[in-house]
Amino acid sequence: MNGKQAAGIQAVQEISDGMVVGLGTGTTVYYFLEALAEKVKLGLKLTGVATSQQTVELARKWGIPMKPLNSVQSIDLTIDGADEVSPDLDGIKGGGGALLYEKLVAVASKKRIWIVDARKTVKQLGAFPLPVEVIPFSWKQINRKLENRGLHPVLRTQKDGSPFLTDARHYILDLHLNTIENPSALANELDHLPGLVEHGLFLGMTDSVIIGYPDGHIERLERH
Ligand SMILES: O=C(CO)[C@H](O)[C@H](O)COP(=O)(O)O
Repeated sequence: MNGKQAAGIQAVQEISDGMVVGLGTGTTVYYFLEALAEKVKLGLKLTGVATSQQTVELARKWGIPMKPLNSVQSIDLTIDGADEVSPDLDGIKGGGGALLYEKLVAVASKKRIWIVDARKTVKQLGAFPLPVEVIPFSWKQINRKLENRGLHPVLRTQKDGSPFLTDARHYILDLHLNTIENPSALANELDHLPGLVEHGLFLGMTDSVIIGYPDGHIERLERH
């Protein structure tokens, strides 16, 4: 057992028959999907909405029924991971590159829960590089603007040095900030940069966080 596994397994308790469930992305969500698939085998009925191709493939392999976001009216509950979580339950997401679809699924969800291991909880956001998803056509222009703003962008690349491509075929610039003094001001600024499709600041976008510890126990934080 590790913290990610403890959180992932715990989150399955939240799923009941007939729900439309947003399925996040990443190594913590992997454990959630694995445990969810066991329940599906035992007869649990649900419709999953995946946030990435990686999750589509896992869900298919494990027999979790799925529909695309456009084929559901709304999502009852989304279970997703996070890269950093602050005490007021704001977060950075997108370490796995799925931030755009994760945000679209999050805003379509009536309830959202993040599952993280204890290392993801921080006093202040920003030590984890903040991903921003950009249009390849103008990525150098955007990169220059972000550099000029002192936001230290670095193009995310694959092992062979070519740019990492998101499921929507965009690039990612990771902003190396160390700390983010004012997350909502930064989010607002990034929201208004043409060609910057989405950023990994998820502010006020989860209702609860399940934190898993290496000894298998969990802690739960709620937005009040
Ligand atoms: O935002 C994400 C992917 O875009 C993930 O939720 C985040 O990176 C956490 O991943 P992991 O559970 O593997 O640590």
